[in-house]
Amino acid sequence: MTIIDGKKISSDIKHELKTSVAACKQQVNAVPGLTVIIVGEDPASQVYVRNKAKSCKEIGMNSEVIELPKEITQEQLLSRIEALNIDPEVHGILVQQPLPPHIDEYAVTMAISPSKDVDGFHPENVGQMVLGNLNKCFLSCTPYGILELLSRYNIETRGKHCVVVGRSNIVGKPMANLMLQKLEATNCTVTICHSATKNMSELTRQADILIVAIGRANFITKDMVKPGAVVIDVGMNRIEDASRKSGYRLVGDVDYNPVSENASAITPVPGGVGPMTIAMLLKNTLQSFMRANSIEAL
Ligand SMILES: Nc1nc(=O)c2c([nH]1)NC[C@@H]1CN(c3ccc(C(=O)N[C@@H](CCC(=O)O)C(=O)O)cc3)C=[N+]21
Repeated sequence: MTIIDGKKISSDIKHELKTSVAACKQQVNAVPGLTVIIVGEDPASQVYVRNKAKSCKEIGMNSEVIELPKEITQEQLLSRIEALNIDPEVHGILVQQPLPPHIDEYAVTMAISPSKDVDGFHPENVGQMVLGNLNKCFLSCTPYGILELLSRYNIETRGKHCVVVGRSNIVGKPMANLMLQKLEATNCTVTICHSATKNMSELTRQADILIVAIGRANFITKDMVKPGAVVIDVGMNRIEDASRKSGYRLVGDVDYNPVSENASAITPVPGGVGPMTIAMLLKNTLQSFMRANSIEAL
């Protein structure tokens, strides 16, 4: 059984990116810049945002965090985004979700220039991804990170049955779409399961590759997993744990210990998919910079 070490792979990718950023600097005397906007004071979001900024600095990219009060109007937020859209030093714009209820997430997604949408959430990027024009879009960071894990662990995917559990716009839908594309780490037969799926375990048990992103702690139990399956856990659930200083611990959507007895490979939480999301965000920001500066290759 292989434990898929997302932390290690993300660190490898960050080292590669650091070299690329230095090469960019040599060529055009500038470095990529990522701006993250966070609205309000959700402590979990603040942790992610700080991690993103720290990772940027590690690889020599510029990063700016804009903290806005939760009372900000949608109009004010959109005008901040418009200013970033035309700022030549900003190559990536990320507005941390979730947003307060009075702000329409769709309006915010639409406001970000597709050429700086390093989350890959804008319909132009989603559409190009669906069409398979992967050189014309930004891939959503979590699915992109999962492709990287499958590829760097040399996991055979061609012709395999991939079952995706979850249909969110940011993970389930793009993930399923990518897995059926004609790529090295994809080319699967794909099934998508969700809350209205009947007899879900009958379907998950057929999976050679099982990717789970539903946000329910320990939802996937051992009996739902075929012996030998590759299990990718996108879940990030905080559950109470009085023995921890923080009072909580992070668990995935997969009941890790029992399921790992069936799996041939599995991602842990933490240390699996999460760190890859950040690595691919940085990779997208570098990509944006290279397109803006007409750098073909490094
Ligand atoms: N516009 C937008 N884009 C996002 O990409 C986005 C977002 N909003 N809102 C929140 C989610 C969540 N997300 C994570 C990224 C990394 C870890 C990560 O690095 N996790 C570590 C552990 C972190 C911990 O210990 O809390 C791990 O799994 O090992 C987790 C979660 C990005 N998100």
